[in-house]
Amino acid sequence: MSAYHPLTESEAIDYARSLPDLFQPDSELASREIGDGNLNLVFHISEPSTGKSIILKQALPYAKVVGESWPLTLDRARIESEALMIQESLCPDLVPHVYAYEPDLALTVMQDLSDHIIMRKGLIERNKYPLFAEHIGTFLARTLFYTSDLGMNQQEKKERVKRFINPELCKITEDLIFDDPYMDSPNNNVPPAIRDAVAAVWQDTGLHLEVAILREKFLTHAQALLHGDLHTGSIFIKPDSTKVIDPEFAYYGPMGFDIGAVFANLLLNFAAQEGWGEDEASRQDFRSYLTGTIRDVWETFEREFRELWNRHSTDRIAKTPGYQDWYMREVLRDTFGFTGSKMVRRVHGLAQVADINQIQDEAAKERAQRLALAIGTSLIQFNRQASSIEEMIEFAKKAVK
Ligand SMILES: Nc1ncnc2c1ncn2[C@@H]1O[C@H](COP(=O)(O)OP(=O)(O)O)[C@@H](O)[C@H]1O
Ligand SMILES: CSC[C@H]1O[C@H](OP(=O)(O)O)[C@H](O)[C@@H]1O
Repeated sequence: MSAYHPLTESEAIDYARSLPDLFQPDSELASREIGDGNLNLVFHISEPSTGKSIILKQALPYAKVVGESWPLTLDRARIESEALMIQESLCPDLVPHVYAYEPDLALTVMQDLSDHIIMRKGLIERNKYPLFAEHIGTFLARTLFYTSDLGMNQQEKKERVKRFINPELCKITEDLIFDDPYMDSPNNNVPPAIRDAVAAVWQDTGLHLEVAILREKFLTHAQALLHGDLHTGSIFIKPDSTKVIDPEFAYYGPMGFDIGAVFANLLLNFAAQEGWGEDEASRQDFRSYLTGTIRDVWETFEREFRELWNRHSTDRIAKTPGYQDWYMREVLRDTFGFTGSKMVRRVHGLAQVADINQIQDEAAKERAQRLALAIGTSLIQFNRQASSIEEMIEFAKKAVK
């Protein structure tokens, strides 16, 4: 099966059979296409007689959410499989294992994580995950430190930057996060009930200045190898395990973009509580869990990143007193700005979030959308003044009052 074409469920079985050492020869295999994301096909292949299973993820030559009118490079499958392998080398328990990558079919063969749940769904069900903060804080500290100029040979890093030039996927982000939400673009899906608040975003030139500065960082600051799309739909979770999936947007960019993606999606769920709690006390309880998680993620990230720096950095000039504190403060500030940008795009941009959109009560949904927009825009406005993660939590709490 050499020439590229999108696989059918039965062709996915034929391909799985051709893989060495995974399934018994001639045993029965079952195949289901389970992709629910915006871009790719995902086949679940199982062998009922042994209980073994794998995932085949295949890139389509266009964006599935829009259709063939939006062509998209198949090279993103290479980016995704290489990023997963680098992440596994740095955080073995926190990503799925990649068994194989088939460039001709733009196909990645990986560990089946069906015993986990997509975190966005888990949060909508109002599950709490006490180990998540430690797991994702560690993932962020290790992947961002060891792929940056602080944690790897600076010449090898430049080679890495070359392999992860990801122009088409970055362009999606540049348009959908840093441009469309700030104008009346045909790509937006503006909820009619909040058109007044969205129009205010389109007219706010002070906000646009901050977005322009953040976009410039996204375009030019090749600080570390990012996951590039680290929302709660890209995280599989169960009480004792966290696995990050779907790094096809990986590229060298500013660290705060990945950290901000995690915080934005926790805060979108925070806003969505308007439509999910049975009463005010339970809403408040879940919101405290979410803001506590933001605090714990940042504290884990910062502590582990500083430890790695102190233990492993061989760079003389990076040891200059004051430099580490300056660096961490800049990462925090970027995190505020990117958290805000990633919230705003999910309220009235092309691709939105189930946390808010699945709210049945229209008045509650509108309150959630307005809240998300208010928190997101305040974080963008404030980003260059931020000095502590507590300020982010305060913005969220104040917006509810
Ligand atoms: N390793 C995996 N194990 C089990 N299910 C998976 C795995 N990877 C993806 N999936 C399923 O496929 C869906 C889409 O995968 P994702 O990588 O997010 O695709 P896309 O890039 O199209 O967004 C996930 O929400 C999940 O349900
Ligand atoms: C036209 S792509 C829109 C949106 O979808 C991606 O998410 P995912 O692959 O997880 O579904 C990414 O967030 C893009 O911005």
